[in-house]
Amino acid sequence: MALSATPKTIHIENVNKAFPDASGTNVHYVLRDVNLVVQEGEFFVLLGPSGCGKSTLLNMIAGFISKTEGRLALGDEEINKPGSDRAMVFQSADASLFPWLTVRENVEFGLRMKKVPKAERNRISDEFIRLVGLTGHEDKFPKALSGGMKQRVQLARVLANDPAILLMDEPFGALDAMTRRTMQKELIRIWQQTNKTVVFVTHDIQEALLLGERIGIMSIGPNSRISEVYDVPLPYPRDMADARFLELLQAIESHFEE
Ligand SMILES: Nc1ncnc2c1ncn2[C@@H]1O[C@H](COP(=O)(O)OP(=O)(O)OP(=O)(O)O)[C@@H](O)[C@H]1O
Repeated sequence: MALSATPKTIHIENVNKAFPDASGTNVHYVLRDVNLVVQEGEFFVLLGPSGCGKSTLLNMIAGFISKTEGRLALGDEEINKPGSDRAMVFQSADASLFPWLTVRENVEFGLRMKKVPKAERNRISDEFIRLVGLTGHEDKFPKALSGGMKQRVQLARVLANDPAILLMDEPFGALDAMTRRTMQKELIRIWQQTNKTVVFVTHDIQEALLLGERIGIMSIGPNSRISEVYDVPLPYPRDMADARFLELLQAIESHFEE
């Protein structure tokens, strides 16, 4: 991976995030002194225990919520609002898909908003429906799809809008174990074919090791930060029985032992 900064390199420098406490009179710092650079095209995993602030950090990169202090930028551009260069993939496909639209209509939704002509919309939706393995299901409604298929639709819809950066918030967290494994493999294939930057949030160490080129370990909150970044120099698809995989698993597990 080239380490030169590009207009889509994500820069997070000394970023803090505080929320008001329940009384509303004080603030508590969820994130404190977070530093990270994610290169264009990289698959980066943010791994941490529940409540440490992973989603908060992802939402700040998305521009959905503001930082309290620090610098957050894409290349030279400060991040202070959402942009078409970033797209979020959520855990709940049900919450993100329109139940009254078919698979194709869901995938084409953003393109329709941008007034892309119908023939071009169809060409793009064909391409991404094929990429996520849903050819033949174009005219189905979300209620007729399994959880894994709905996540594929969500992914196809996001990819159809061609963002440079995919922000994925535990996207497979609600799937059964077998579907989850399939989706992990599929995501790697799709990432390799599209060259997107992926920032993927999980609290599952194995998932982090199956997916990430690098894994950022977030410390337990409050005042959570990225306490260590691991390189995972293993080829895809990753083999969970590989001695180097197990070595990294143990090393990362040690961060979360009491
Ligand atoms: N709008 C908000 N107002 C006040 N506190 C908030 C707000 N959003 C998040 N928090 C708090 O920030 C902390 C981090 O939440 P966040 O959802 O980012 O964690 P997470 O690591 O993604 O957790 P999980 O893995 O359980 O989804 C939590 O203590 C949460 O209660």
